[in-house]
Amino acid sequence: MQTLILASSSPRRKELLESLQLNFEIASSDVDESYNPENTPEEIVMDLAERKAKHVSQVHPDAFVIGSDTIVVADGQVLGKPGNSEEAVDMLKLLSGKTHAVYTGVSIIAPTKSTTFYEKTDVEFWNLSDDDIKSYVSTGEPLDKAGAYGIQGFGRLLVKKINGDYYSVVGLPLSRTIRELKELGYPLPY
Ligand SMILES: Cc1cn([C@H]2C[C@H](O)[C@@H](COP(=O)(O)OP(=O)(O)OP(=O)(O)O)O2)c(=O)[nH]c1=O
Repeated sequence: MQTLILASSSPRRKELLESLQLNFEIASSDVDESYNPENTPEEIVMDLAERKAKHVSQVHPDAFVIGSDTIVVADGQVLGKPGNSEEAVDMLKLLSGKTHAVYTGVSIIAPTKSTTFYEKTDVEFWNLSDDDIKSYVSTGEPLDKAGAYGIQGFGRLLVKKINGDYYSVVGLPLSRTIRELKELGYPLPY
């Protein structure tokens, strides 16, 4: 039996993988999430995803380990998780009425090989009034999410259009991840 480990403390990533009825374990990977600001968004998310997967793989070398990272890029600015409500308001003001890109990097380390890839999804927001932003931030939803919103929650009300993988915005591009797992030799029930 091959062990599958999700190297993440994100409840969303756990729920997404659970939706596929796979047996897996969770190992949180407390890695340094700083990055070189000169790197491209795809380099940033792939590098962080790899760091998270490697951290856990070192302790579990016989397992298949999945690490993932999500950032939002708007007007050339990289947005991670807001530190507080004020930062969340600023991020949402920046996203209002525009299209931004959500990048999710995924790294899968298998016992003898590994792969790293990213997905980019474009998300267009409605024009948001200050009141819209204030009431959304007061739900508390933005604080632990890149770009200060969750498309899977009340944040869906901010979204006018998306182009790309919805699940990648939530934190894990599911179908691509499963295809890559299969490619690496993980025994899937489907
Ligand atoms: C844009 C967006 C992000 N997010 C979340 C996904 C990620 O959990 C989070 C971005 O932070 P990450 O640093 O990618 O992940 P994390 O710190 O939550 O978990 P870990 O590093 O342990 O894997 O933002 C949503 O849940 N919905 C959204 O619509």
